[in-house]
Amino acid sequence: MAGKTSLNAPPKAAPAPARLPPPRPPKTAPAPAAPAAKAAPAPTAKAAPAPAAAPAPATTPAPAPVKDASADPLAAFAALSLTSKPVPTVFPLDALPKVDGADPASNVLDIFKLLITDQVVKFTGAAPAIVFPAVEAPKNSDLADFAIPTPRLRLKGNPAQITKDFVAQFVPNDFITGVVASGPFMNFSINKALLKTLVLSKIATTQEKYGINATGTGKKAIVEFSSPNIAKPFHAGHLRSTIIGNFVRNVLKANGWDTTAINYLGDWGKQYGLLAVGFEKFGSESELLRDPIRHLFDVYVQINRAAEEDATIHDTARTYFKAMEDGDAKALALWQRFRDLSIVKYKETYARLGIEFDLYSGESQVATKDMDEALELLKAKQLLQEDQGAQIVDLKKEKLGVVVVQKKDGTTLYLTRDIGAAKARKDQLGFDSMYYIVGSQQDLHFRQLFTILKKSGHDWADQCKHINFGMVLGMSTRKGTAVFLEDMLNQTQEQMLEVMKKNEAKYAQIPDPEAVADLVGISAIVIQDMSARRIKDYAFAWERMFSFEGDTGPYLQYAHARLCSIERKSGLTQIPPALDEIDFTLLKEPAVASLLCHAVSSTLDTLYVVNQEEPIKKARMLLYWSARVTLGNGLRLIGLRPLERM
Ligand SMILES: NC(=[NH2+])NCCC[C@H](N)C(=O)O
Repeated sequence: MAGKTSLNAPPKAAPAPARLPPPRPPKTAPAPAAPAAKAAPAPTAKAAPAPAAAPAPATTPAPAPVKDASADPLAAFAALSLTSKPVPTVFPLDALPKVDGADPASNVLDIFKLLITDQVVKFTGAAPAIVFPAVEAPKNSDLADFAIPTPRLRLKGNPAQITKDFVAQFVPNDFITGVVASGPFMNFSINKALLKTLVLSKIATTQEKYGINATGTGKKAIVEFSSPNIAKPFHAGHLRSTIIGNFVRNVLKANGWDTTAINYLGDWGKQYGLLAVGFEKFGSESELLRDPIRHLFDVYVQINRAAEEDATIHDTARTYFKAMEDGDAKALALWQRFRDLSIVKYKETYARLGIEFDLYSGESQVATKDMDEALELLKAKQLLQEDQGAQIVDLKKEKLGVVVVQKKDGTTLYLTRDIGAAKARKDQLGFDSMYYIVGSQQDLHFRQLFTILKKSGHDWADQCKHINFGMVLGMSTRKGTAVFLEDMLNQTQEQMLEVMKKNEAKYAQIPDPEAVADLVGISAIVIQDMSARRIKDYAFAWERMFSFEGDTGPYLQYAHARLCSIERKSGLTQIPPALDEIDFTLLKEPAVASLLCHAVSSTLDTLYVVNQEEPIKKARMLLYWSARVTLGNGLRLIGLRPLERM
């Protein structure tokens, strides 16, 4: 399977990392604080309306810049500066206001937002922490590039009037070219040509790190996901947990968090007593070694069937589980083998998805000591009550019912184990946030868990979050046999292969169609899942998710592969081309600005690289290479491996 795949782990390192040349003031140096220092605009042919970025006179406060809707800020800018090759200087980030959550060093847009914040803060006296989050990208980008709904600044006075007054004294700069008042909205326009240049330069210098930031540095998160049950089917809920959980972990990592991914297996409880009894009756050592997950499931099905006829089997199972809970070495040895062998197999399958856990934990791993301590704590807080020999906690006041935390035979429950596990994770691993990625069927369970933790006096209960999701409907395949993740992936791969074979000519060119089908098939599943609203149920649609049209996995992978092919055919020896060889003014077509995934194919059809003159070739190659890196980074964040050929 691995062999000839054209996996594209991190983007290929450029032969020579591009470096920004030293600042070249004043022509290109952004001078937001001193707008007058800017080069004078070259007169344009149709010079009627003043270009939005017209410099303010040096001394008198700037008049309200009149933003003429017909003035193309791009054209105005092209005539204004950056007319020759120079790459804009790195912006002096120190000059920007410091705001929590803003990371201008990683996010070019934050530079623009902070420059807006700066002026608004200076004029209104509102705190940067209030202003910055109020700078939003409006839904309709025709009206503004950024907007602030003035009421969000929580100022005394009439918002519309404040807006007007602000606009009247606003000073445009290289970045923020203008502002107009629209009722209580400040509508800002920004220098899009500069944005484009900065973004491309940023991508070229950060490559596979483009898009990440450091806002989570020094913080630690635990992400618990997938968490299937040994000897039971890996159902669609586990698949969603796996996909969403992996994404949550990746996003946290990309934001600088230190993460620990935990797979909390369902590997404890009376059913493992039943499984052990079943294995004595129906088990096969060789089958267990060959395919533990499947064999244990078969045994489990058989013993459940047998127990329907013979109820004493349940008593035997209960006794067996009690022996496990009491630490009986013999009872535990068998269970330990089931667990170990299953984990080996799980790891193989997760590897196919490109997922690795830092920790295989599970209900079995929760120490008796931790649960006892948790019960003691509840008792000390007078939250524990006895009910027919069982220990219960009354959560009726919280509208969460009454929950059993210890059965009358002294054994624990799912909830008890979660209470003990949470405390142990806090003590042993530590975290600032802990995420449980589990379907919304368990909403009540997690509310009960967090409430009990809180009532026990753990202030960190608020750091625990349940990320829930809806169900996947109708995931059964044509064969209807997908019980395990492995089956699901195999059948997806098979069907993807069939889709690919329909295009014979292309199929013949793919070096390792099976590996490609596996990766594209997985992309199809993951993207379908990601396109659905998280808390909503969605229907699994084989046909649609394999389509090469619309926002599907195959479509995204195809876009990536096409961009890779441009690089191969470009004839350029250095990719990305060195930044100081790029003439950014050559990237002026509207298609450049719209180059996001949707537009990849249409842009590729209009802006060629092959057979172009060298400067155009280089500028466009930088553009396409940047699109490829960005798309690849995005796919990796989602948990996919971008393909170079398909
Ligand atoms: N800490 C937790 N309870 N995590 C969720 C575990 C999910 C459980 N194994 C199930 O399949 O339903």
